[in-house]
Formats: sequence, C-alpha cells, structure tokens
Amino acid sequence: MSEQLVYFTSATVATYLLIKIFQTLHNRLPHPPGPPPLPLIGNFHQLPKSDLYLKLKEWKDTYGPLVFVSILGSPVLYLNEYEDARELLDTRGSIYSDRPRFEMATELVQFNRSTVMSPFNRYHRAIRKLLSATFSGRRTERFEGVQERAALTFVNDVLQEPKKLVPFLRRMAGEVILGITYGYDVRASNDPIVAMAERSNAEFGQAVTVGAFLVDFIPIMKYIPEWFPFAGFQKTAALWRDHFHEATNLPYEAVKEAMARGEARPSYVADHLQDGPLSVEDEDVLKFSAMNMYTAGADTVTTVLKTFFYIMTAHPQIQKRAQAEVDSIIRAEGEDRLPRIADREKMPFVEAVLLEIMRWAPLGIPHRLSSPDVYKGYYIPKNTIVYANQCEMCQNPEQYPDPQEFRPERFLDPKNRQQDPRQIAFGFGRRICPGKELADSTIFLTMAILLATCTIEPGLDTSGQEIQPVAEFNWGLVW
Ligand code: HEM
Repeated sequence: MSEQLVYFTSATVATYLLIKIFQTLHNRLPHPPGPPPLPLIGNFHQLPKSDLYLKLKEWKDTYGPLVFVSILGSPVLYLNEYEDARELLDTRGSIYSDRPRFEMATELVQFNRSTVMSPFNRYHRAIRKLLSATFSGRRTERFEGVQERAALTFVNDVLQEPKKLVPFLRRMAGEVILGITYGYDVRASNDPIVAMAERSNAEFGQAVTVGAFLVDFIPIMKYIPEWFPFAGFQKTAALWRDHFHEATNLPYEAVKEAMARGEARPSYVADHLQDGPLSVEDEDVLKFSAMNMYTAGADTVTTVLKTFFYIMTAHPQIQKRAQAEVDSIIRAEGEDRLPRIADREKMPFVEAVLLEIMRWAPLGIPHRLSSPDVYKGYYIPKNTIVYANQCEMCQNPEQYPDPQEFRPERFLDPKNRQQDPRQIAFGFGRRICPGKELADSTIFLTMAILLATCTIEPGLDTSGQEIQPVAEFNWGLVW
C-alpha cells in the first residue's frame, strides 16, 4: 500500500471516529426543559383547545425561555425569547428552515407546492428569489396606486354599509394583493378568483388540523387506492388537490392571455413572464407562489386593520391625536389632499400606533429542524418542530414595560427605544414573510386614509346606547 493511501485511510477512519464520538456525546446531552411527557401521546393531552398562548406562558414561567415538549411522537421546541429565535432561526437558518410535513395536506393534496408549506429546498429558494424581485424592500412602491384605490373603495363602501366592515376589509386586502400579484381587479361581490382561493384556503385549514386524518399518523395509508373501503380521505385529497390547482391556474392563465392581447397590467406574474415562455418547473414556481401571496396575506392584513378599528373605538383620544397629526400634514399650507406613503416619516404618532398594533402578534408559523443540533448545552433532535413564540416575545415586560397597555408613546421616546415589533411579527430567517413590506405599507396607508376621512366610533344599540367592542383573539396560526 502506498504511503499516500495509508495516510488517506487513517484520515478517513479518524474523521469517522470523531463524528461518532461527537454524535454519542450529543445524544447524552439533555433536551431543553419542559413538562414531563406521557408514553406515546407525549404532552398532547396538555394542549388546550383554545388560548394556547396561555398554556405556553405557563410553561415559559415554569421552564424558562426554551420549552421542549413531545406531541404524538413529534419533538416540539418553543422559543420564547427573541435572541434565541434570532440565533436559531436566522443565524442557523440553513438547518432551521424546513416546514412540518403532513401526509394529507402537504403530500396528498400537494400544498407543499405553496411557498408557506414548501420544504426548504431548491424549489423554495427559487420561489423566494422570484418573490424578492417584485416584493422586497421598496420595490412595491410602484403599486401605491393600487393600494390607494383599494383603500378609497373600502372607505366609500364602509361609510355606506358600516355593518359589512369585516367583509369590506377582506376585499380591500384581496384587491391589493391580487392587483399586485396578477394585475387583477376584484369584482365588488362574488369574485370567482377570490371564491376559489378562499375555498382552497379553507380546505388547507382542514387538511392541517392535527388529528383530522389518520393518514398523518399512519403514513403508509397514503398508498391505499381511492376505491378501497375506508379510503374516503383519498377522494377528499383528490378533490382538494383539484380545487388547489384550479385556484392556482385560473388567474395565472388569465395573465398569460392578457399579455398575449397586450393588455396585461404590471404585476408579479407579468414581471416574470415578460422575457418569454418559462420551463414547466419555472412556471410551477411562479404560479404556485403567486396564489400563495393571496392565501397567506389576506387574513393577516385584515386582522391587523380590524385591530385598528377596535383600538380607535376603545381609545378615542389616541384617534384624535392621530387625526390631528394626519391633518397637520395633508392640510398644511393651503393643501387639501389624501395622505401618501411618502408622508410616513412626518407622521411618527400614526407610525407608533401601527407598531403598537403589530405588538399583538400571534404564535409564529412552525419551522422544522433538518439535522440535529446542540444549543446552550441542550440536544435538539432532527425533525424537531420549532415555534418562535412571537406572542410572548411581543409581550415581554423587560422589552415593553406594562405590555398589556396600549401605549403608542412607548415608541416615541428617543432615550428609551423599544424594539420594533415588526422584527418579531413577520417571522425569522429564510422563511421571513415575503409580503412584509407590502403588508406594512398597505396597513399604514389604509390607516392614514381612514384617519383623514372618517371618525371611527362604536355602533349604537336599539336604545341608542354605544356598543363597546370587546377584543377577542383566536390565537391560532394567524391570530
Ligand atoms: C401584517 C401582516 C402579515 C403578518 C403579521 C405576516 C406574518 C408572517 C409570518 C410570521 C410568517 C412566517 C415566517 C416564519 O416562518 O418565520 C409569514 C410567512 C409568509 N407570509 Fe406573511 N404576514 C403578513 C402579511 C403577508 C402578506 C400581505 C403576504 C403576501 C402578499 C404574505 C405572504 C407570506 C408568505 C407567502 C409566507 C410564507 C413564506 C415562506 O414560508 O417562505 N404575508 N408571514
């Protein structure tokens, strides 16, 4: 054997032994602390049906910033502090950016083709590259006209029929997102594209409900053919898959046809089709990511603006101060115009109201760890589902004194800068929300236009008494 070969063989054996020793040491390290699990079900029985955030708070108070549980055999880690989320989900993002896999939702129905459920792979990277070319940084500024039109239509509609506030808000969010993604004008009622997207979104919600489908616990069942007795889930999966593809293809094909007629408006899809036809793979990347912008973004924007309405009715003095600030800019020096996004820097109080609203963040969307890791002396196994507990981070009293109080002024004191909650609410690392700039500017502009044109007050009951709204949050994946 040549000297070189001996050298190479010994180096390989030594490396192998080192890796083995390293793995053995890791396996001896404890998991992060958490409530003791039961055999088989783990901590499943301790998860409440609602208000999960209260249980997570209790666990945080007992076990500390990192809480490790096991849910039906799946390891789950809750990150309660911002610094841990930054370190794991951002800095170590190359291994903390996968998503949970659901046999029914992601594999059978194929929701893994949408951005939010895609595994962390080449397909996901291709999606994020395309999205970033249209949506990141200040690139959405060219769509301010779409945002302004949608906000004005909303104000007009809600002044005429205030009871339809929530459906109108949702339509406004849809109009902005579909306008920018496809150059599409949403119809005033019964819009076919919105209807299809909403149907698919509702089916997604059902498909990812833990415990709804046995195939999620017995993955081999996915090979049972559709005609087999008790294989109803296969029929459901096929139907939902068709709906998902229909919702994805229809608006995409409409843009292609409009481009062929020379009538397409600027949009995300048109941006990426203008250089000629795409390969089948690239078309998938574009059309599935386009549809997911609506399904991921409409609910969240609606919820934040609903919270704005609640805050304005609950705190009339905050509304007055915000209105005075908006008026001082748009009616200055004989002007009388609507607010624009460019006015933002001159409206620090309205900005602070927005930040304080964003502090009511929900639990984040789960990431999945794709190889084992060691952190702060704890062993975190491969496939651990990792949640940034954004809700807890935004209520941290060390960062935000009296966190339960709605106090926009907390963001105005230059000597005591408090953390921008958008750094938490839009998630982390390579999965950070790709619609964050669009969401942020849409919310700001809508708030400013509302403050410039309306006064928001509680409704009256039949005896003329004010109905005081109550804040009730459904703290799920969204809020
Ligand atoms: C205030 C409004 C919004 C909030 C608070 C919000 C928050 C989030 C959060 C927390 C995530 C998960 C990040 C992570 O996994 O760490 C996310 C992902 C996502 N958001 Fe948003 N979002 C908002 C609006 C929007 C809008 C308007 C759009 C589209 C126009 C959008 C599109 C998406 C998509 C596609 C993903 C999946 C990203 C991926 O998995 O790579 N979001 N968002």
